[in-house]
Order: sequence, then C-alpha cells, then structure tokens
Amino acid sequence: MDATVITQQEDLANLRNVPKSPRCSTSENLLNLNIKEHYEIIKELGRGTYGKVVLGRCKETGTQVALKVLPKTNVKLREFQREFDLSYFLSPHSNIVDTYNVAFETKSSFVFAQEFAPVGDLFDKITPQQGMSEKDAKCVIRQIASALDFMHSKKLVHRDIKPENVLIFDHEFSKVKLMDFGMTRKDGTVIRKVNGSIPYTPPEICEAVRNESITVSTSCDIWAFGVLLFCMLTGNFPWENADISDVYYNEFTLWQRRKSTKLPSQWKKFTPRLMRLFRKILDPKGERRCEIKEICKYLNDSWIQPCKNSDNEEEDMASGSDHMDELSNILQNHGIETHMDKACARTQNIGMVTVIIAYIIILHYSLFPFHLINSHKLYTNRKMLT
Ligand SMILES: Nc1ncnc2c1ncn2[C@@H]1O[C@H](COP(=O)(O)OP(=O)(O)OP(=O)(O)O)[C@@H](O)[C@H]1O
Repeated sequence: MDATVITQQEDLANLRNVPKSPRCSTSENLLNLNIKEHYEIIKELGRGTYGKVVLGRCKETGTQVALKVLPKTNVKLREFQREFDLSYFLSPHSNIVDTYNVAFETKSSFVFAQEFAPVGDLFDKITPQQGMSEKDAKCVIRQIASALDFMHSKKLVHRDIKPENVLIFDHEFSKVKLMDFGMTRKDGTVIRKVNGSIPYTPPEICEAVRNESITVSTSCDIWAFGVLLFCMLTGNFPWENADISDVYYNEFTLWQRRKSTKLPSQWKKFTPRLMRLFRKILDPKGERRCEIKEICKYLNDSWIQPCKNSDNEEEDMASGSDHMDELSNILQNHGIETHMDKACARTQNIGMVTVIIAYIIILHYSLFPFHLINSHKLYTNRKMLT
C-alpha cells in the first residue's frame, strides 16, 4: 500500500476477538493528502447519500482500490472514523468487504480504501419484475446471512441492508460481500429517527416520527433481509412502506398474523416452506422475529413453486368458498327472495345467473387492477431506495 497513508499497529488476528476496535484514533493519524498525487482515478464506481466511490490505482504500488470519498460537508470526522474503524474491524469475515489500512483526508473530503468488486453491486443483478434465479438468490442469501450472523455475534447492527450494499465479485455469485457500515451501530443503542422510510425499513421504525427515540436492534436487519429476499426473487418490492396506510403491507400482515388465510397474490409464487420462513422473518413485532441463523435452515428447500401446490390450493379454495358464502349472503339478503316470490322459476334462474355473472365481473375487476398496480411497483431505480 501507499507508504504515505496511515499504518496501524494491530493485525487483523487481534481485531477478530475484540468487540470494539482497539486501534488508535484515525483522527490523530490522518494525513492530509492530495488524492491525485497518490492515485490515478480510473472511474467512478457509484454514489450514495453521503459520498462517492471511485476506482483508483495506487501510483506507488500499482494496486487497484475502491476509494470511498466522503465530503466533509456531509460527514463529520467522528462519523468517518466510526465507519472506517467498523469496516476495518469487520474485514476479516470472508463475506464482508475488505477495508485496507488506508485512510486520509484531502482539503474537502475524508477517504478510505477498500477492495474493488469488479462485477459491481447486487442491484444491477436483479431484473425488474423478474428477479434472479432461485439458485443465484440462495448463493447470495447464504453469504450475506453469514456476514450478518458475524455482525450480530459482535452485537453490531448493519441498519442498511439493501442490494446496493451487497458487492459481487464473480458472475456465478460464489463470492459476495456485504459493505457500507456508515449506519452500523451497537445493538441496544438509542438513536433519533432522522431519515424517512424506504421499502426495507421495519414497521417499528416506519411508525416512529422524526426525532423520536428508537432503539437499534438486530431484528431491524432481519426485517430488511426478508425484504431483500423478496426483491431478489421477484424484482419487485413487497410494499413501499411497512406502514398500515400501505395496502400491500396491510394484506401481508393480515396473512402473517393469521387474520386471513388469503395469501396476497405477489407472494403466491413461493412454496409454503418459504412462506413459513417469511412469516418468521417479516413479523411486525421485532421481538418475535427469528434470528439470522434460522434462515440457513431453509436453504436446502425449494422456494419457488413449479405450479400451485396443495397448501395454497387449500387457501385458494378457502378464499373461494368465502366468496361463495358472501355471494349467497348477498343473494339472500338483497332482494333475491322477494324477486323469487314474484317471478316464475325460469326467471328466477336467469336472475340468479345474471347476479352471479355481475358479481364475478365485479370481483374480477376489483382483483385485476391489483395485479396491474402491483406490476407497476417495479424495482425502478436506486433513487427510490435512498
Ligand atoms: N468496493 C467497491 N467495489 C465496487 N463498487 C463499489 C465499491 N464500494 C462501493 N461501490 C459502488 O458505489 C456505490 C455507493 O457506495 P456506498 O454504499 O459505500 O456509498 P454510500 O454513500 O455509503 O451510500 P448509501 O447511500 O448507501 O449510504 C455502491 O452501491 C456500489 O455500486
């Protein structure tokens, strides 16, 4: 690495077992550098809320690195230091992006270096409205679950699980790593809600108002992980916000809490086994959500239905008979009997058939737009997610 950058004394082996990085404060050691004197900037790799990441080649060693550049106008030294320290501390895990022992400041920004992921991030690998293959999704899920399990074992909560924060190193997804520890906090830390909600935000945070105190919990990552899994397998978000005003969220929670046997249409492609897992991951009550290890128990099961299976047929039949009950109630309660008194048997039948057809048409049109709206809820672009 560049000889002018800071060098820390502790090796990675020391860091593995230490819950809090013992490395001396980067603020005491940060060198003031001109980035272009030391790195040839090849291209921009991406942008986030707080800064950008560029691909640079170290002029001294020829090594290619991803430089995370955080403008001082967006990020305080303390925040930069925390992100760098956490990234470095978590680096030894094979599914967490490697952060090098390289951090410095320029006139306008704080900078640190990480390994470069040549295939980019997971967002671009999810085809809108289609998602990824079950096999590829499982490869990714297995590795990110391992990274999260490691973080949770250190009592750290990532707090920003989403496809843009998963880096891909090969097209077979055999090497996938979690990154971006800018929002990571210790489990149990009390913070104030500052940002709005995105589709990955758990309900307990969605419902908090701005500036309200919230307690950081590993269960927040579990929720976001569940939403990520849905996105990977469908190319859609399950909802825009995990909030009671969101019709898709409401439908899911009715099913999740067993208040309805009707599985919302966008979940019907999944096997009962995967739905059992979703029920445990996406529990509206954070304290009831499963732990990340639970997810690994489901990795050898089938997740996507080849065709409708019996469990869902049962649910469909149940919901079908609900509609028939409703229909006969309507027929009984709204005039059919009086009509019957006056008309002949033939007219009765025609009237009955007409009402049934009308009811089916109404039912069809009340369900059909749902699919249309749902298919429009596509995984449009990154901006929607930040
Ligand atoms: N090591 C890397 N190799 C390749 N691409 C990367 C690397 N690090 C980041 N990127 C790209 O840059 C994008 C932004 O990076 P990052 O998430 O670290 O920025 P951020 O400002 O923290 O974003 P956020 O809005 O999530 O807080 C990523 O989504 C990814 O596409």
